[in-house]
Amino acid sequence: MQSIPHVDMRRYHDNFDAFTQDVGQGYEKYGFIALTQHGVDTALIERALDTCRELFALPDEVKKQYHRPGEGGARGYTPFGTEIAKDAEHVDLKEFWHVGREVEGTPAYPQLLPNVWPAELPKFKDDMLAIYEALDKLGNQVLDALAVYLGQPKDFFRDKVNNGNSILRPLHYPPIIDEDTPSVRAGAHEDINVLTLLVGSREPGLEVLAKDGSWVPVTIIEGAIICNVGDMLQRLTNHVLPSTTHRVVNPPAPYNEKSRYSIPFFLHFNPDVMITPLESCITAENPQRDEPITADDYLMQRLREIGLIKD
Ligand SMILES: O=C(O)CCC(=O)C(=O)O
Ligand SMILES: [Fe+2]
Repeated sequence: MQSIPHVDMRRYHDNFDAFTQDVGQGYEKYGFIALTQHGVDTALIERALDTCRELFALPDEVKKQYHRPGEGGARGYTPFGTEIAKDAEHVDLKEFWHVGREVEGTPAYPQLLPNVWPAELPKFKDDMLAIYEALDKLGNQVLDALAVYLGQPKDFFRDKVNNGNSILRPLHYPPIIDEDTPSVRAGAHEDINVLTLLVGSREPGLEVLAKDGSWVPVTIIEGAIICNVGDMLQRLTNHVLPSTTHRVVNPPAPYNEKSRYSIPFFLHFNPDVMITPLESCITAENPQRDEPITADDYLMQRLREIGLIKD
């Protein structure tokens, strides 16, 4: 594995069948693809990244006012040193802000909590909601292709994610002050959700675990959006599509003195969707791996494991 396959998003419109194969085969092999020609405005992405720099540059006392510990980090700010990768010994070297689906009126599900916005940076709301919407739309198009690849109707996922508790997570990895730290920027983990779309980082560090056990740096052409399979899609497809382990390593000097910023979008199922392995993915060679579970129960179980919910 050299790096992850690139898929041209224009084929969604021009040659959907070919697009379906590109996406499905890329995921079956690697669990990760990079989307090019995706139609998400570069200026929008750049603006969002610049706004994130301004957000995380706010004083710690200001940011901490927006921390909601009782909500499992579901909305607002989560300070440096909170999240820990499943089964890891040391916390990650990152701080982040969670933006959820913006709902007018009564939400379809109680999990769709109101967003938390920083009064000190009014443009944050508009910039984050614009990128949230663009990535949600793009993710739905990738799911259209996956549905067909998996032998389902093209719109199979649409009504299963339309009110999902999908989360945009602007992330900041500060400069590494203690070079001997046992922590890494993001410890090896799999994403919990259905699909992750990742915009950003201008700085290196993201690596994926190849099937031969080696760590492969993710190198993509500029402007491409990384899109990977999460655990919920792995469960639904009876592990035919793998949720690939990845991490963000601490860079060597002098890059360790620089911050790193990225913005993943975690696309989720609606909370009451039952994640039952698809019949088309169960065979004699690949018998059913997991029991059915609702998206919300599964999420709660996993948030406990990564330290965002304490009980
Ligand atoms: O910052 C990155 O490039 C990846 C972040 C990530 O994997 C995550 O937050 O789940
Ligand atoms: Fe991740």
